[in-house]
Amino acid sequence: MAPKRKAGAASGRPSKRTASGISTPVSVSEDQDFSMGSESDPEDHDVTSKYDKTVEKFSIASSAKKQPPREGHDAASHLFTSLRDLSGEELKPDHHLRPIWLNATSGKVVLETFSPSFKQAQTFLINIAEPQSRTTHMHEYKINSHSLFAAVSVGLTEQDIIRDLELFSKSKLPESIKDYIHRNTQSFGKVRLVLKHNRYYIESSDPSVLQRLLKDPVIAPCRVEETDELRTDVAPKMGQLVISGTKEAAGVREAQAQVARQVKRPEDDDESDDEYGGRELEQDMTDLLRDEDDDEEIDQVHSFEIDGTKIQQVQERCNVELGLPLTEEYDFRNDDMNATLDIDLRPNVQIRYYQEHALSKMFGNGRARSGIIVLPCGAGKTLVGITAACTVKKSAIVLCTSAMSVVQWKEEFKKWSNINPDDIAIFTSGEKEKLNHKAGIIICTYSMVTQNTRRAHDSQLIMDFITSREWGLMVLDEVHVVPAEMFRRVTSKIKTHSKLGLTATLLREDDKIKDLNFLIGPKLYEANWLQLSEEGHIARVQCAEVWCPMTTEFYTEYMNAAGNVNKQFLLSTMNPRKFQACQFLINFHEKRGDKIIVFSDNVYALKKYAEGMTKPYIYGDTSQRERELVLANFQMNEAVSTVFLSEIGDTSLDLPEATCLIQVSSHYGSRRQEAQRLGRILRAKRRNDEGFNAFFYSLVSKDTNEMFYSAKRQAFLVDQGYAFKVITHLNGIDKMPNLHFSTQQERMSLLTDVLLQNETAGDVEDIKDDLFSDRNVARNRGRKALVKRQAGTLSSLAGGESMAYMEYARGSKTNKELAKQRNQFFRKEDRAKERRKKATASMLD
Ligand SMILES: Nc1ncnc2c1ncn2[C@@H]1O[C@H](COP(=O)(O)OP(=O)(O)OP(=O)(O)O)[C@@H](O)[C@H]1O
Repeated sequence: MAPKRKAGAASGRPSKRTASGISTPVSVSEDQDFSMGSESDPEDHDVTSKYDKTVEKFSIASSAKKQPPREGHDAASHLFTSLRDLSGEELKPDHHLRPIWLNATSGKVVLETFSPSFKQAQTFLINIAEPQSRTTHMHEYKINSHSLFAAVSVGLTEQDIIRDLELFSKSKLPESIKDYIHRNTQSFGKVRLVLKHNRYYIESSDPSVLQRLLKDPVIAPCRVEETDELRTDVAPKMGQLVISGTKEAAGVREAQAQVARQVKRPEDDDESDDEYGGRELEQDMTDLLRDEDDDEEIDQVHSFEIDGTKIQQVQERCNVELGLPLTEEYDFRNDDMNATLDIDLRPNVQIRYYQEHALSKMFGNGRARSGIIVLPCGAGKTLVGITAACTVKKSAIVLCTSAMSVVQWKEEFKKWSNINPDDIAIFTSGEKEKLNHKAGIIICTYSMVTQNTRRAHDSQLIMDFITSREWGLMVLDEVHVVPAEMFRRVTSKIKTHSKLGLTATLLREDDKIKDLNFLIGPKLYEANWLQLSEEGHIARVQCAEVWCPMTTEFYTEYMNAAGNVNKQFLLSTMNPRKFQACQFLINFHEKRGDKIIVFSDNVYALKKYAEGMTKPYIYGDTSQRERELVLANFQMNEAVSTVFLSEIGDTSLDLPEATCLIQVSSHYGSRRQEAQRLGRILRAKRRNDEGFNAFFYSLVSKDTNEMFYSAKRQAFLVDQGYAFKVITHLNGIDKMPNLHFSTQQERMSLLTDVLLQNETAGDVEDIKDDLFSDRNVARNRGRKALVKRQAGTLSSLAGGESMAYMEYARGSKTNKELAKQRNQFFRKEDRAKERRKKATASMLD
């Protein structure tokens, strides 16, 4: 079995992943190179070390028993003693039927995927715990206060959670876990943030909670009313589980049938009469699958009004500091104030079961809950957003990261729904459309609505329209890349009843992701990548890390450059053996009929590789026309099977022809970049061909820092169940004709060229990982940098977008001046570009 890789264990000892996804230590001699990455890593998922680390952070109860490793045993086996589970509790007699191991100290839950009740347990766990790792045989989840908040916000009660955990757990649920669940659920769902008649209210059925809030020094000044009295209204009755936008769609029936087919009762082969006997288990499983239709009717609700401009202060105070999260639910079916939008899914639309499932988390009680839905790249987040709009049937605002994305959303709305095209407007720097009817959909870029500077007249009119009215739904696309500060501006300016965040990787290296919890809402659903690929919704991918030994001369220089990160980076990227591996793999996959994308973050390397192999390449400076030409050829010309891309191609590139990725240089340890790059081949057109596999290779120079970063980068994908095969030798490479750098002279000449490069040649391309294409963004973000480069989406490479690469100079005052400066810059570059263009065009002929 190929080893699954990740950074070294926090203990400082190297580790490797087994098929079960549990890390076990390996000896240094067995896996020597892993020791490079063995420094303490906060993201490490090594089971044993993480238990130790989380003891202080996550103390369900200090009384929880913790088993010390037994002498003479490895670090993990004591966790799996025959009669006890991770919590130290005795196993139930029918534990083999129950799929969950629980650790009472850390909140970690290990789920066996081979258990007969795996599917039911997975459905339950996704609601109450954060998935940490989902490999073939074992899943790891973690119960924490956020996940319990999400559970309560999708309608589960403390009793539901405890009962079902008890049901699936191999041992009796420790009291400490019950206490923890009790403590963390009792305050959830107690207070709600409600928008009524364009004004915000804090609402609760328990007036004492509101009185407590009104004594809080942060919240009290946010109240707008003079009187001390609370408002009291009759509480609305909660509805049934219905996704009205989908109820007519054939896909819903299919999805329900599919879910029903998947749900199998655990084998009733254990007739024991104890309290967890087989029959009772079956009964409990049946209960588990019940509709959430037993919501209690609430007689009265109490509320007080708060200042709309201080919403975030109140949210942050309640969610983060008071542990009393504000839930946001929109009773859209009883909203008579806002006009109804005539929109439904087209009758032939088939919603996939996981899309349906995700939406049921949002609309499970007949209201629209705000929160985030996480689906892998290419799994169909757009349709989820559209179905949400069809369900709410009120005006909706969709926020995207680029102008091209805005256009794509508009097209998708027209494709999947029956909306009158006049009821969709787009608002970007290039297009400013108005809504003509009372209700409609407006799609815009984040940058357009968050711009702080003076706007053009037409733009200001639209902005006034957006901010002066109530919206039923706000869809926030790609929530993981948008800075939290931008969300703050969006959510404070636009009054919306519900928010839906969409993303593929709820990952940020800057640790800002937790802000999304109160700015948007809890994570409502996260799909299982491996499961979707097994089902053919996204492509199956073989991932491999190819270890390329450094040539002696390159390694000597690498060691001499200790402390000079850029130089070392360039030497390891330009390692001739890596170049050869890349050449070999391209040759191999082109012969198989694959279409290949080669990624290099470093522009010097990108050009050297691509020009050396006479392949087309695109990076930030490539002109729009040239991009179009290269991509069109890649898609349609059989003679062009490989394209080299810089970091600019990481996201939103929609090239379903691509079936193979090769990564020669990348952005240090970014897990998100790795996942996004993988996303480029997940939507491969050929994914449902029999036996089809896409390929993802990371070329790594052996015994260099690249090995450490590579392991870190893979952590997210390993946690999604992807196995990275390590290839130490490419069979047949030695016999390959025309292999570059096969003579000492060629290698020395390359080395001389690399050493002659100045420091900055070792930089990764300076393109920020946001995708904003409106020029306003640069100004919005301040002018700290003298020159700021900014990427457009790769979809912009396809030609629809006016901007993909811009430069802004500090101190420039007007757009005109900016344009002039850009023009001057580009004029200087023109001649050089013209030469490049001719070379590429002649190559493509
Ligand atoms: N239920 C469905 N039935 C048929 N096709 C679907 C369905 N859902 C999504 N698709 C198709 O899957 C493809 C990917 O969808 P979409 O672009 O929404 O993915 P995504 O999750 O937004 O991906 P990315 O994160 O890469 O942008 C599209 O071609 C879309 O039409």
